[in-house]
Amino acid sequence: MPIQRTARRRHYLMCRPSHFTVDYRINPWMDPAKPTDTALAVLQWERLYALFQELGHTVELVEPVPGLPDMVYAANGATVLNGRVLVANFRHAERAAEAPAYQAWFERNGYTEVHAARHVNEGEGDYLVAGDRILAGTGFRTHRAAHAEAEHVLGAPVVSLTLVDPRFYHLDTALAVLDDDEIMYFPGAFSAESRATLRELYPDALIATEADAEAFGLNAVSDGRHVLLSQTARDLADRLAERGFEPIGVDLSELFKGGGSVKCCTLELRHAAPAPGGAQ
Ligand SMILES: NC(=[NH2+])NCCC[C@H](N)C(=O)O
Repeated sequence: MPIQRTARRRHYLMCRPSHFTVDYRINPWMDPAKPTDTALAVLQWERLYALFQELGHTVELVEPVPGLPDMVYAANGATVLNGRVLVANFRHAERAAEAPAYQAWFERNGYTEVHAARHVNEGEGDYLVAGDRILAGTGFRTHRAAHAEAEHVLGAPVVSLTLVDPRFYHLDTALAVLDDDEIMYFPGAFSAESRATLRELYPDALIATEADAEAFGLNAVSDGRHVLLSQTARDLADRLAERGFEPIGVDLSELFKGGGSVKCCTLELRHAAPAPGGAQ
């Protein structure tokens, strides 16, 4: 009998892909010569947006900015833990203007601890909160030196992991947090040293196949019970079900053309614990 999983209500930030297209190439999945269909991207994204709400989660929206086609990948905008916000500082000039747009959203929405980052970091693309720790990627986007800044600003210990395969340029394309102490990942995306670290920290992790990793199955969002992931990652969905999770396949084929899927579109807002007796 698989374990009974319980979902925890989440609070997310998303950005409608109203201006989505692929007109530059900053990862191997992007091909500006290949046509994109913005209306279809919006339709597929709307389904994901509705799904989160059907599952009882709250989703906030940040206004998409014309000329920033990658802004739909909201996970990259910041990392939020205990109400503290570490804003992204993008590696590529094409995305640089997204950082102030995300920063402004947090400032307008009552976040009092909003930090502009000194070091290059791409938000939850490379920082995944797993229980009390932050798993932090480096190698392609987020600089190694940024990890200490994240630890300091967000107030949680960071475990640095090195990515080595350009197809998996952000940590969230190679690893997903399923629950506070449970993860799934594709070992081939990591350096030998980082593979050893992951084996030691998570001996029971779900190991994904290369095919499912390539289908962006690891770019998934879990609420502790439901796992939303690319519908083409079939084997991964079966393995999740065996472990008592409820996999929910999502079709984001248009956003795949920019090099992202479910997790890339979803930034988790982790609030500070409410004051005793205070309202949440
Ligand atoms: N969290 C993610 N992995 N986001 C995907 C970002 C995709 C975007 N085109 C980039 O290369 O920056």
